[in-house]
Parts: sequence; structure tokens; C-alpha cells
Amino acid sequence: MTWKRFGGPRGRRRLMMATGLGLVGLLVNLFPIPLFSNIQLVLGNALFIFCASRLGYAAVAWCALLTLTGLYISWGHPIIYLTFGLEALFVTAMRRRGWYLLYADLLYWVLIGMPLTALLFATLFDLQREYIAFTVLKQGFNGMLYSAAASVAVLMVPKVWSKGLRQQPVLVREFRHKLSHALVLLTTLMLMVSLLVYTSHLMRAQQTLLFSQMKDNSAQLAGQFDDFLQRHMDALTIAGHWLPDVRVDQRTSLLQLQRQYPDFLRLGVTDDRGVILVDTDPGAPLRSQSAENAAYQSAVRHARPYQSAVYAGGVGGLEPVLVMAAPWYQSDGNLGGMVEATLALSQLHQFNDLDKTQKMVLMDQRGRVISASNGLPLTLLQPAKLYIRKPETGEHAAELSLTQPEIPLPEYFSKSYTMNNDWQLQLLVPYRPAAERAEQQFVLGLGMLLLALVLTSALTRYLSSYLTKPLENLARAIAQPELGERPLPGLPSGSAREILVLREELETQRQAIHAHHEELECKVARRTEELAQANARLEQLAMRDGLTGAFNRRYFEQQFETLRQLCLRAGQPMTLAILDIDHFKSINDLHGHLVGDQCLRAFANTVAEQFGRRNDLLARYGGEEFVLLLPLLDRENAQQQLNALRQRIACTPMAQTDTERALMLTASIGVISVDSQWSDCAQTWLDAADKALYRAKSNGRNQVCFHANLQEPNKNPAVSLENTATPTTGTKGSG
Ligand SMILES: Nc1nc2c(ncn2[C@@H]2O[C@H](COP(=O)(O)OP(=O)(O)OP(=O)(O)O)[C@@H](O)[C@H]2O)c(=O)[nH]1
Repeated sequence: MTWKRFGGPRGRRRLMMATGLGLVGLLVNLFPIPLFSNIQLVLGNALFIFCASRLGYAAVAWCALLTLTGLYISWGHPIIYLTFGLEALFVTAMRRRGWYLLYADLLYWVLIGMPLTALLFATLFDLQREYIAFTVLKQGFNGMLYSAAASVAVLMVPKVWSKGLRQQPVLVREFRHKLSHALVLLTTLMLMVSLLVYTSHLMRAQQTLLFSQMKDNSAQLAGQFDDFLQRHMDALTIAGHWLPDVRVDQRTSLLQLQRQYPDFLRLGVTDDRGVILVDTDPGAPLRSQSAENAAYQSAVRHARPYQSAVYAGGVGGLEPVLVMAAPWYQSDGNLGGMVEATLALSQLHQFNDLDKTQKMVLMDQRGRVISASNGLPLTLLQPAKLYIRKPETGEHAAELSLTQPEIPLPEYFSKSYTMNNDWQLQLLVPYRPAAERAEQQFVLGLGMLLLALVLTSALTRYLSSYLTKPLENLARAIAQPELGERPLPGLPSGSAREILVLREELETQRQAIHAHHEELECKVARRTEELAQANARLEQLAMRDGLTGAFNRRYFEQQFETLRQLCLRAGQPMTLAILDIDHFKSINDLHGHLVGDQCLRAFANTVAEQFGRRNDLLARYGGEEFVLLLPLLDRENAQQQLNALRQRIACTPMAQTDTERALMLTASIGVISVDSQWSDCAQTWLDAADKALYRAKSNGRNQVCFHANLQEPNKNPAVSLENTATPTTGTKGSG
């Protein structure tokens, strides 16, 4: 056990909490609530069950020890430490595994508590089997009641009370489990309380009825005994009056009287000094009541009837008898003496024998048994040992045992009655049948309780799924990725209003989110479009020449290697041409820069129209110079197409002068058209083409000049360029 856990301030607070709860439990258990039969409620145990919901083993064990000490004081059986102590630890362990207290306790009593209690009772006590079964059931019932009470306390007591003290995990459960537990708890408590109230009320009513019957019966029986004594005394009194007339044969008359009253064991007549004159049994003289007996003397003196105390007499001198006497008078009216009789009392119980359901004990003033029903373990004329468990109170009969003072179950309900002569009549009704009735009702009630629990559990399962299904559907619908597009699914028409409201609220929110989402998407699309356009514009700006729309020099340099690789892969030559407008300066000078710009644009368009293949690339190289990169174009085709271009330029009006004359111009073109492997350096190619251009200019302009058969450009390209240039002359355009 982890007593170390009690270390530190938190541990000390836990110890204080366990001690506080344990002491409350101890106090409550000192006064178990008596219900009926032998059933008592031990609500104090609820305290250690409550403790098990919050604290660990050590704290619960300590709380249980305190609580059970209260029970030990009131019950006196040390085995409670075992059965209930195990219960405390078992419930703590199960709570740790996430069980509800009520279910954990029920499981304990079914699996361990009831079998263990039955075993202990069978071994340690000499009890009837049915009584053991009933006691065991009673323990289980008790367990369920106080664990249900503890569970309610757990629900009711604010969590803040045990804040920081918790050793048990906080359990997050599904709604249906919570609902089911709450309903089972409620049902258990309601049914148990109803069962207890109903059964104890019924039992009390039965006991009240029984007690009132016993009261009547005891009074009636006592009356019969009084009658019995009175009748016999009357017989003697009457005999006292007629005895003088039959003086001749008084003995015969007395024998006749004895025949009429067989309980007179013997009869006799004394004189006024107590000397026996006549005796029905002269062989054994009538016990003298005279001389030393002051009461008898007084009775004689005053001519009053006399009744002795009970003493042993009769056959063998062992039966309880008494002597009664009445005065007799002589014919002159004077007191003659006393008519005496010995009266047998042991058969008085026969008055009660008609009622088989009850027994009786009649005791004299000194508590000695005078007469008792057959079968009772009592000895005549010995003081009766009556172990009365509860005194008679109010309308309840006392509980009485004749055999053992500490027997767990009383043997009889008893009602005592004091007769006129101070004899005690004890009326006894066997306890067992009444207890059996109570037990039957209790077991029946317990069975109904279990049935109700099973039904409640099954019903709440259905009910909770009926309540939670719409919530689960809603949660599932919300979790769907395409939530925004579709409306939330409708709920069954019988759904709770709160859930319907929740659904409506969620649907409104969904629509708002969806609208917002769509708006955002539109915005994003618009922004993306704008961004793409801006990017395209930027791209254009980055790679195009603003005036002519042709690619710029940087773009040309970027694309050069790509297009060269294209030619390499195709094993084709590549052509690079530099186009330079002839005498462009004079156009500027004569017509102004605007016209010059117009010419540049028109020139670029004309070139682009001529070389419109996908991979042809026209870039403005600077001023009025353009570069044409023509992949997959061999020299022959290049020559043909560039000449065609040159002619087309020459006959294409590029702009209008102030005088509305069409402005025509020519261009010189320097070309290099070789295997693409020739050089991987754009500048080398440009230089070679520039050389050719230079020659075109030098040769009179408006012509296409080629360089060819360039073998090792990197070594000395200029030399080979000079040697291999092939000019193609055209008509010189006007400037
Ligand atoms: N309008 C206009 N003129 C430009 C532009 N860029 C360069 N120029 C002009 O182009 C002219 C080029 O003149 P030059 O290099 O002497 O060449 P050219 O007059 O064409 O003579 P050749 O090339 O030898 O036939 C210069 O006068 C520049 O001012 C431009 O963007 N717009």
C-alpha cells in the first residue's frame, strides 16, 4: 500500500479527507437503521464508496477501516472488516478502470461479496441455510443501496471539493453511458427506497396486527386461568357450605367433588386450628397449611378463602401445585374450619392448545415455570430463562429466544401478561414464519428490482440512442469534407427541440461559412487572375522590347542554349542572323524619332511575319539592330528565306512621311548558319554574324552575307569568318 502518498501537503489533505469521511461513516454506522425482521441499513459504508471515487487505495482503505469500526461496534462481527474491506478495495480498483461505482459494487457483491459472506456464515455460525441465503441477499441489497447513495453524492458534490486531491482519473464518457447510468441510478434508488418503505410498512402492519392479536389472546388466556382458579375456589367455597349437612360421610362427598373437579389432586377438611379432620387420601396426609403459615392462619381467623404459593407436589412431588382453602361452617353457623384442596397446575397450557400457532409459558411471582406448552425447552418449577431481545414498545411485540442469548434470529414474538395474582403469562408466536414472509417479500422485491434494472438499462440504451442519434448524425455531417456544399441532413421529426434548434443554428452557420468561403474563392480567383496577368505583363516586360514587341537581348541570351540544344538533339544546323536597317540615322534625322520608332516597329513586324515558326526567335539587339535565331534551318534555306525577307523589307512601306509618302528602307543581314555543335557561346555566334553583317554593310548594304565552314570558332573565329564570308547582294533600299 502506498502510504508514501500521504507525504507532502497534498497527501496530508488526502489523509484529512479520508479521515473526515471515515469518521462520518463511523458515526453513521454506529446506528444502523433497523427496518424489519433482521434487516438493517448500513448507510455509513457509502462514505468509503464515495472515497473510492476520488482517492487511491491507501486513502480508501483508511476510510473503510474507520467506517467499518463503527459497524463492528454495532454488529460485533470482525468478519465485516474482511467482506466490506475487500469491497472498498475492489470498487477502488474498478473505478480506476473506468467503472461506475454502482456497477463496480454490484459486480463485487455478485462475484465476491455474496459467495464470501455465505462461506463465512456457513463456517463460522450455526445457521439455517435459508437464513444464510437471506442474509447474503440482504448484504448485496445493502451494498447496492449505499453504493447508489454514494453515486448520487458523487454527482451532487461539487468537483471543486476534491480539486487537487484526486488520485482517480477523470473519466470522459459517452452521453448514452451517462444517461444510462443516471437512469439506472435513479431507478435503483427509487425502487430500493420504495421496496424498503413498502416492505417495512407491510411488516410493521403485520406485526401490529400480530401484536394486537397476541394482546387479546394473552388477556383471554389469563382470564381463563383466573377463571380456572376462581372456579375451583368457588367449588371449595360452596363445599364449605354444604359440608355440615353431609358430616356423616364427608370423605365420600369430597371424593365426589374431586370427580367433578379432576384437577383437585386431593381434598380435606380441617378444624379451625388447622387439624385435619377428613382427607381423601389418608395414606399421605394433606400438607398442613396451618401453624407456621400466617396467611393461612389469617384466612382461618377471618373466615376468608386462601390460596398458597405454587410448590412442587402432585405425582412424585414434581408437579407444580398449590393449595387452596375456603371456610366451612357448622350447622349452627359457626366457623368449623377450612375445606382444603391441592390443585394441579401443570395442565393449564391445555387452555392454549387449541391455538396451534402460539405457545405459552405461565410463571409464578418468582418467575418459576408453572405450565408451558409442549416442546418448549423449559423445566417446571425452575426459573424460566427468557432472552428478550427487544422490549415491548408501542405496538410491537418483543423478540424472544429461549435457547441462546446471542442467537442472530429471535425464536418468538412474545407478549407478557401479568395476572391478578401476579403470575406472568408469556404468549409466544414463532418468529420464523413471520420472518419468512418478510424474506419472501424482500426477495421478491429484490428480484423485481433486478428485473427493473435490466429493463431500465436496456430501455435507456434505446432511449439514449434515440436522443443521441440525431446529434451523432449532425456531428458526422459536420465532419464531412464537403460540408459546405450540401445542407445538413434533416433530423427525424421526433427529435428534441434543443437538437432541432442546434441543427438550425449549425445550418445557418454552415450557409454563412459557405457563402463566405465562395466569396473568398472568388476573391482568390480574381486575385490569381490579376496576378497571372501582372506576371504575364512582367514577363513580357522582362523579355520583350517595349518599342517593337520583339524579344529583348536578355531573353535571346537565355533562349540561345535551349534552342541550340534543340538543334543538337535533332542533329540539325542552326542559323543566327543580325539584321541592321540601312542608314537609319538619316531617317531619324530627316523625319524625326517618332517616324524612326514607327519604322522600327514596322520592321520588327515584317521580320516576325516572315519568320513565324514556333522556335524562331526575333530579338532587338540594340538600336536598329535585330537578331534572328532560326533553329533547325540550314544554310541553303536560310539564304533563301533571308533573301526573301530582305526583299520583302525593301518593298514594304514602313511609315509615312510628313508629305504622306511611304517610307521605304532596306536592311543588311549578316548570317551564320552552321552545325549547332560549332559553339555553345552566344557571343561567338553573334560575333560571327556581326562580321558577316559588317561585310554586308561594306559591300553596299541591302544584302545577306554568310559565314560558313567554321571549324574551331573558339580558337580564332575571326580569321575563318573573314575567309569564308559569302555575300548575297540585293537592291539597295532608299533611306
Ligand atoms: N528613332 C529611333 N532611332 C534610333 C533608336 N535607336 C537608335 N536610333 C538611331 O539609329 C541611328 C543609327 O545610326 P548609325 O549607327 O550611324 O547607322 P546608320 O545610320 O543606319 O548607318 P549604317 O548602319 O551604316 O547604314 C542613330 O541615329 C540612332 O539615334 C530608336 O529607338 N529610335
